[in-house]
Amino acid sequence: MSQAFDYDLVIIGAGVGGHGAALHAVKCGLKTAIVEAGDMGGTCVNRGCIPSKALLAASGRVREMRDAQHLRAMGIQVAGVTFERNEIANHAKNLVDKLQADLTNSLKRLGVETIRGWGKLAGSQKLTVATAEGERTLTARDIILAPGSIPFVPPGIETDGKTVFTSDEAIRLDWLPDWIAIIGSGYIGLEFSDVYTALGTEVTMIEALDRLMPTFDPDIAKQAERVLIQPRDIETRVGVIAKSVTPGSPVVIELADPKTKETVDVLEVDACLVATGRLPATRNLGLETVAVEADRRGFLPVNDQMAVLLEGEPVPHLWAIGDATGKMMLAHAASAQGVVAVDNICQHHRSVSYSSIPAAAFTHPEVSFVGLTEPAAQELAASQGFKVGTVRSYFKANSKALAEAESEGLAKLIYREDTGEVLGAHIIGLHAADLIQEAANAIAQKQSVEQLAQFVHTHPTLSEVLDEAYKRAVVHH
Ligand SMILES: Cc1cc2nc3c(=O)[nH]c(=O)nc-3n(C[C@H](O)[C@H](O)[C@H](O)COP(=O)(O)OP(=O)(O)OC[C@H]3O[C@@H](n4cnc5c(N)ncnc54)[C@H](O)[C@@H]3O)c2cc1C
Ligand SMILES: NC(=O)c1ccc[n+]([C@@H]2O[C@H](COP(=O)([O-])OP(=O)(O)OC[C@H]3O[C@@H](n4cnc5c(N)ncnc54)[C@H](O)[C@@H]3O)[C@@H](O)[C@H]2O)c1
Repeated sequence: MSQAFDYDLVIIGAGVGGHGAALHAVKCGLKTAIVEAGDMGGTCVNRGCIPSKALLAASGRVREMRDAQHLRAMGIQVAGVTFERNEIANHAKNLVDKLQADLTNSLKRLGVETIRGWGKLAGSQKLTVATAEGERTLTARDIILAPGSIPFVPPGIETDGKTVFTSDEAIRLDWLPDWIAIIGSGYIGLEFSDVYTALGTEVTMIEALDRLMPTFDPDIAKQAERVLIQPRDIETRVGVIAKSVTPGSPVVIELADPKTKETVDVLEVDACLVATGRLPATRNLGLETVAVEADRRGFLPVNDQMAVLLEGEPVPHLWAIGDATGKMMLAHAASAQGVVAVDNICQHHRSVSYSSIPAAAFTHPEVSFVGLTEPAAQELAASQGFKVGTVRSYFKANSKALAEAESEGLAKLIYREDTGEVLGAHIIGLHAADLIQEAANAIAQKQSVEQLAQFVHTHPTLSEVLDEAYKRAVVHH
């Protein structure tokens, strides 16, 4: 421990990113404190990953048990499936309480000091915390900023938290409207449309860009639309923006052309979920005391070692991780960044490699990917002078998926034709979120389709969908 500072490391923000960094800092022998103004565990534990997955798990069961045709195919009949909305909401809340307590205790057990209050930089290696007992000034050899993000509500949209709300409120499942408009077809829009339709709510999905799920690989987005949207009670409005949303009963939504801003339609619905992305929580962080400026959208500029940048150069002893860096707004990315920041603080020099960090939407069935989409791979290939290979394999040819009577879905593998190196993998189908890990590890280790095709996969398992894709790639290679 250094003598000149109160702490070796102070982390602002006890979300998944800050927590991951704190645990690693202890392993590294750093005297560490973490500063949190809101709920311990941040977005993921309290308003994000964890409660949304609990809602998806419960509502997914309802969907499955109400799917008479699917059950009949396996010789099962279930009559009169009912559910209690508030009990489903409680399942999510109880899980949040448990994980929040586990996270808080893990910090205590490891000797990380938790300081409750708003943290702000106060110059180099110095910060203040506005605690309930007054302002504290702390010095630290290194500081990690992990303030996370908050929902983005576009101008013209008014929220009241009851009829027009963001995921912060949707996660509580306070009520089930008959008809809800969901603005945005990204992760939150998709996952909540899965929850709502399973529980009997009609959905209108509004997407500003000219196709649904614009960040997914185009083939996967097409298949996702076929499986997750078309057969369900979901109407889609693509290529229009919600110009204004007025809360009330009904909620009034003015839809407009994104270019001309002219109104093209007016919807009257019972509720509206605004799922149009998230903004970095980087205001009032004291950045000016170290002359650092957030970018135009408020994200903290960082390099791959997670050092904060000032005019392109690392600011000594100042690091930033998680959603506030805008690299990949995912919980596991935030904690991976935290571990890399701490490693660099401890002189174990490392960088984050984003190309092997997977992502998933936990719909039924799930959608997952890692690495490049096909258009992005083609762009890279054109600039570097190699050819891109792609292959698909299908769940309907997989024995385990057939046994489960859930054989919709496909895996798409993208690789370099010259070296066989995997550049991207995209899966939609049963347990896609778990299946993607194998491809993520393959990308991290720069493995080729030839090497991967030699690994033996358990039979019969869903993992054979990727096995089949590797083997097809070798034939085509
Ligand atoms: C509905 C929803 C579902 C999601 N599902 C998934 C999922 O399934 N998988 C996944 O990987 N990701 C998911 N995410 C994204 C995930 O929640 C975030 O990527 C993750 O929480 C980012 O972690 P973080 O540590 O950067 O920030 P946060 O979790 O936002 O934590 C930041 C913390 O810092 C605190 N803070 C901010 N400023 C200060 C300050 N000045 N002083 C003191 N404290 C401060 C905040 O109160 C907050 O607690 C989901 C998000 C949402 C909204
Ligand atoms: N399973 C997961 O990992 C998971 C789940 C939920 C959230 N998250 C994270 O949370 C973040 C936020 O999720 P999100 O779904 O809000 O954002 P997103 O960026 O994934 O999707 C937002 C969508 O809204 C559209 N949009 C924006 N403004 C619009 C407007 N005015 N009218 C109509 N459409 C508009 C965008 O084109 C985009 O398709 C994501 O970046 C994601 O990383 C992850």
